[in-house]
Amino acid sequence: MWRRAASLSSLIFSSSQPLRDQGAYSLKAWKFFCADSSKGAGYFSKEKNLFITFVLGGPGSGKGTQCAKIVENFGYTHLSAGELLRREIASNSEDGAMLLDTIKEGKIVPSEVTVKLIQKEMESCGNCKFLIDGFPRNEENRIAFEQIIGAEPNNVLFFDCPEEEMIKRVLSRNEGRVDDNIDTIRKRLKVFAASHHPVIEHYSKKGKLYKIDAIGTEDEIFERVRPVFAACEGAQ
Ligand SMILES: Nc1ncnc2c1ncn2[C@@H]1O[C@H](COP(=O)(O)OP(=O)(O)O)[C@@H](O)[C@H]1O
Ligand SMILES: Nc1ccn([C@H]2C[C@H](O)[C@@H](COP(=O)(O)OP(=O)(O)O)O2)c(=O)n1
Ligand SMILES: [Mg+2]
Repeated sequence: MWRRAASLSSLIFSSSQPLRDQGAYSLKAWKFFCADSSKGAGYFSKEKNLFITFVLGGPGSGKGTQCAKIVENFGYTHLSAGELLRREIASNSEDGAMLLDTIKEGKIVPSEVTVKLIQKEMESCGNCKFLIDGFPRNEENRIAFEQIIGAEPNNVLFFDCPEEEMIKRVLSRNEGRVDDNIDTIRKRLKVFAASHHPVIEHYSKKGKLYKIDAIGTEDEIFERVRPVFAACEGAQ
């Protein structure tokens, strides 16, 4: 465990906190909770019962791609904030038109809407290990999560990718998304540049941030991600 922590130090942004403090306690509590299926509603608001990783990075930085690999290798439940919003739009909900307009304009949806969708998924999920992808995108998102869910992430991954590469990837994503066009991506990159630093800084100061170089093949990048999760498994 301690040897692993040392080898991970290069991934951590100005972190002085030992890896043990970044999740081992919560993971122990998670094992206890998962063995005790009699716990009632609202369990998710008790931070010690959850193991949460936020997955951050600009549009096209590879968050979704790497989350799929983490799920496959480490058994997490993947909650993509963008995907939950797209599902909400597709379900013809009351908020649908506002959400679609916000996403087309490359802006961030009001935090309460997004956090409520995440909350619903967390409440209905039997697993306690969550990857929350594309969230929090700004300080408002971060604070709303803490207030509504009553929990903080154990770890935060940040995929660091140059803008030109993000543009190239988004424009060749080919998933039929309304925001995968050059106008929207330029707006999204401006919003990203203006809003992600305080969030990253916040988690960096708490020693929870792992900055991952997002350039390389998908497999090469996963080899940079793997030690973060392998260390958590090792702590069990
Ligand atoms: N390392 C990589 N190199 C090249 N293309 C990639 C890489 N990782 C992901 N992609 C592709 O780039 C696009 C954006 O990836 P995605 O995982 O959807 O990013 P995000 O969720 O951060 O927007 C997808 O088409 C994906 O297949
Ligand atoms: N926390 C979030 C996450 C996504 N959204 C909205 C705005 C984003 O541009 C879209 C798409 O998000 P998504 O995470 O799927 O996008 P990328 O995978 O980064 O390309 O959803 C949001 O408003 N708030
Ligand atoms: Mg994505």
